[in-house]
Amino acid sequence: MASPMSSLGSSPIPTPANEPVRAYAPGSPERARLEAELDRQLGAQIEVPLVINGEQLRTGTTQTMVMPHDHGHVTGTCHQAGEAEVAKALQAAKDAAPGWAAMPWEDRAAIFLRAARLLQDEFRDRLNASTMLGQSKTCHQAEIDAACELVDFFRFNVAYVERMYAEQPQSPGSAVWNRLEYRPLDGFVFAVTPFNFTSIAANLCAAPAMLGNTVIWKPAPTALLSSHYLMELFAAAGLPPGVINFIPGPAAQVGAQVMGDPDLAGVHFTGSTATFKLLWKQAADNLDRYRSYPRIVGETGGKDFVVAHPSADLERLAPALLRGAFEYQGQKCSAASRAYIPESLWPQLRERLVAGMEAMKMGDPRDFSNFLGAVIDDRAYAKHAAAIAEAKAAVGGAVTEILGGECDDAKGYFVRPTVIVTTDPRYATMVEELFGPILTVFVYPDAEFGPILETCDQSTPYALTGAIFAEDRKAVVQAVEGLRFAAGNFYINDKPTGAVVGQQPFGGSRASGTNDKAGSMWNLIRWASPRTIKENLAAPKDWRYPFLG
Ligand SMILES: NC(=O)c1ccc[n+]([C@@H]2O[C@H](COP(=O)([O-])OP(=O)(O)OC[C@H]3O[C@@H](n4cnc5c(N)ncnc54)[C@H](O)[C@@H]3O)[C@@H](O)[C@H]2O)c1
Ligand SMILES: N[C@@H](CCC=O)C(=O)O
Repeated sequence: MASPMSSLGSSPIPTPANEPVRAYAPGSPERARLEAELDRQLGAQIEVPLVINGEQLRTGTTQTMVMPHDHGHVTGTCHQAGEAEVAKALQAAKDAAPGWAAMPWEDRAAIFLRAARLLQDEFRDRLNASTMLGQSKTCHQAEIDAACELVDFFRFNVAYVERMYAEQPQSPGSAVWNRLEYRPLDGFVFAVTPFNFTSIAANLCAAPAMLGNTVIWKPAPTALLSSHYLMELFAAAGLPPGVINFIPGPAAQVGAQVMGDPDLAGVHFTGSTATFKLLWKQAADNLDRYRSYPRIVGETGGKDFVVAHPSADLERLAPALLRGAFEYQGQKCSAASRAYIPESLWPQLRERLVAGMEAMKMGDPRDFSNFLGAVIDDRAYAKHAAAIAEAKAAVGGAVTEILGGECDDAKGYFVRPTVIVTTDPRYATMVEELFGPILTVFVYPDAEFGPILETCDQSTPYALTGAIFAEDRKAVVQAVEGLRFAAGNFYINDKPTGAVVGQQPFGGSRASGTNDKAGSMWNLIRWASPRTIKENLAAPKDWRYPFLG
């Protein structure tokens, strides 16, 4: 496939394939290696520096890093950027831009393919362990995120960029040669990243960088351990200084300074809807200062649903709800958090949910028999505990019963898997995002499948993920049609989580984001500013039209 700016001829990118998920079975060598790395990081007391223009910087103003499942255990400290460091990072991104943009595509691609390869090998345990300790993921949840999804993001995105670059206009006849030059944006990109996926944090920086952009990265304050190892991975892969500048710091202050810079050319965000709207408003307020219109790409909150039809297969519905709602403590933007269940299925489903929830062990992810860890921090814990307390107070009113519901923050921020059963399809936890292990169920009369699809579509502002469970194909068709705009990722007889790069491009619309589909060409297109070049190989020598005689 042809590539622009090539100094090496035309060399196809190696064909990507999804990274196999390791099992970490008891006694396996991979488990022993991961356990050793967990022990190493636990005793390390790391000091995380800023990284600006490839140089580590320590400001002396630090944030303490703790583990959600053992908040008394400090894993280290992280230096915080102030105004001067943000200014320095902005300058570094601008200074590095021309050299990075001029680097031949094959060489940029090779850096990210090298990052993928390093992550498959020596960096895998480092990233998995830091994600387990810092973000309280089990080994499986860390593996599918920090290792597999990130390897996939690197390898598939490089292949998508190659396809995108190959997309060229026609040049009919022999007199013209038309070309599209895929320039980077005219300025830097601001990557603002969430706590819940290490792979998303890396990809929000790497995707614009692949296209030749330089990046300012503000990481989440609750994912600093893994963010630090990501910076080490980028450096080990040979990313030149200044391409990704790492500036942890106070969000509002760092955000306002970066958003006010005239050279801001793009925002690559994943996080809450509220923060994204704030960034968008800041962009609007600064519009007259900017040299160009910044590309604003954001994947945000959700109120992801499962609708079951009376024909649904209970054997598959129950595990889908248990895993879809409670894996990683419900802290996936895709997690099922509301379910519409026909009354004929509810008694049996309830039994299965109770059995599953009670069997789910919760605790420190270093104990590999745990299915769940803790929620991310005290704020999240307080929010979930308050929602459960309110629901308990509503029993006998809009709430019929609560399954689970125990909370305990003595050692870690632990919230047991909880199901709230409501008689009101617009009850608070049916419509508002909680981002925790809380599923709200509305039980509907079997005959009201049509109206329930409408309620599902209309009752929240979000449209991220959703699922229909039905064996009756007509019901599937009805749901696919009726819920067309209710979810950007729609699942038939499957849980609404677990999108795989290269298979289910991810993103939602309405209040859930700009739906630019992470891990696909659609996202990458946002980071290029194409220039059309027409070359006339036989320009006319006479200005007169032939018909003028
Ligand atoms: N749609 C998706 O693909 C997707 C994926 C993951 C997470 N999410 C969403 O993310 C949210 C959870 O993540 P979170 O708690 O990290 O979200 P958050 O909005 O609290 O934080 C996200 C990032 O924004 C930063 N931030 C906060 N205020 C800011 C400001 N004023 N200026 C600049 N930056 C600011 C934070 O420090 C963090 O780096 C949930 O709503 C979840 O649905 C969505
Ligand atoms: N891509 C992930 C969700 C990412 C958001 O947190 C999934 O499909 O479960």
